Amino acid sequence: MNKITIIGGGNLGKSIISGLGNSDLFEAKHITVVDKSEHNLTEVKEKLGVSTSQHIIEAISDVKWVILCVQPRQLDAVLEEIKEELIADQILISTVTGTSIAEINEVVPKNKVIRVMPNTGASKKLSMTCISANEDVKEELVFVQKMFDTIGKTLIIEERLMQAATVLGASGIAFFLRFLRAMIQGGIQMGFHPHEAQIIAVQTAMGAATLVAKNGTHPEREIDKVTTPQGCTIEGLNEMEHQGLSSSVIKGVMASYEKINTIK
Ligand SMILES: NC(=O)C1=CN([C@@H]2O[C@H](COP(=O)(O)OP(=O)(O)OC[C@H]3O[C@@H](n4cnc5c(N)ncnc54)[C@H](O)[C@@H]3O)[C@@H](O)[C@H]2O)C=CC1
Ligand SMILES: O=C(O)[C@@H]1CCC=N1
Repeated sequence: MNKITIIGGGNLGKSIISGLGNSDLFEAKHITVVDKSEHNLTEVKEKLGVSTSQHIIEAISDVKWVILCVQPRQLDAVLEEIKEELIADQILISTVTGTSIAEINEVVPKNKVIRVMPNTGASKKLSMTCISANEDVKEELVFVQKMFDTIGKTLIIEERLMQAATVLGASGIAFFLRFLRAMIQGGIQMGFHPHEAQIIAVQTAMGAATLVAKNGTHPEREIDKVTTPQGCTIEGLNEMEHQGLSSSVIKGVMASYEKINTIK
């Protein structure tokens, strides 16, 4: 019987739980969410049918897997609270941005730690989850990958790339959504009602991503199929580039990357 406890039922915690709660690996009743916020606990209990607790020690006592899903500045307090209670074969799965496996192992040296970087797409089983672990964590890594495979796509990466994975895959949700919002705003200016503009822009974004995902092509190849010579698409694309679209996206990604290296 697989049992898992998630410490932190906030934005990401809820997304992971709603994906995992419907998977074959865990029954909802064997997932426990710990949070300081009663509001969060009531929400996950009512919506997702998982067990909840405000007491970390009690909640981790008989589980093999513990997901750490708190903000970086909240992690030290959580590790301090659990370090004497953890037994050696309990596995920590950390989603915490900017904190390395070695830093966690400094506080809890007996426990294996696997770092994961999912995104909020997890709630719709569309997460992109990058995973890394030390060389000696093989069997557990297989299970954790299987766990996150149930809520989207996974990729095992070197830990040195975890910050980049966070920017591209986790913050990336926000970056794509800001572009989507701009498309919707453009649609409204051309005359659509906001809800119509949203339907069109969202479906078009899904079409664009799916073309690249299913065809395995480079985006520019799919762009070529849309751009009629002297047509309206190339006019729009070139104006976006004159205004710095690619440059501003790359600069934004790099600003995010610079920031992430200062977090903690
Ligand atoms: N939100 C996102 O899209 C992503 C977040 N992350 C990372 O995941 C972690 C969690 O992020 P969010 O869910 O966005 O944060 P959040 O602030 O929404 O959730 C954190 C939760 O932890 C709870 N908490 C804090 N200290 C606690 C304690 N001592 N005991 C019990 N509960 C406690 C808080 O009440 C809160 O509900 C962060 O490290 C973040 O950087 C990673 C990828 C994506
Ligand atoms: O904004 C943040 O710092 C976290 C990491 C990725 C998503 N949220």
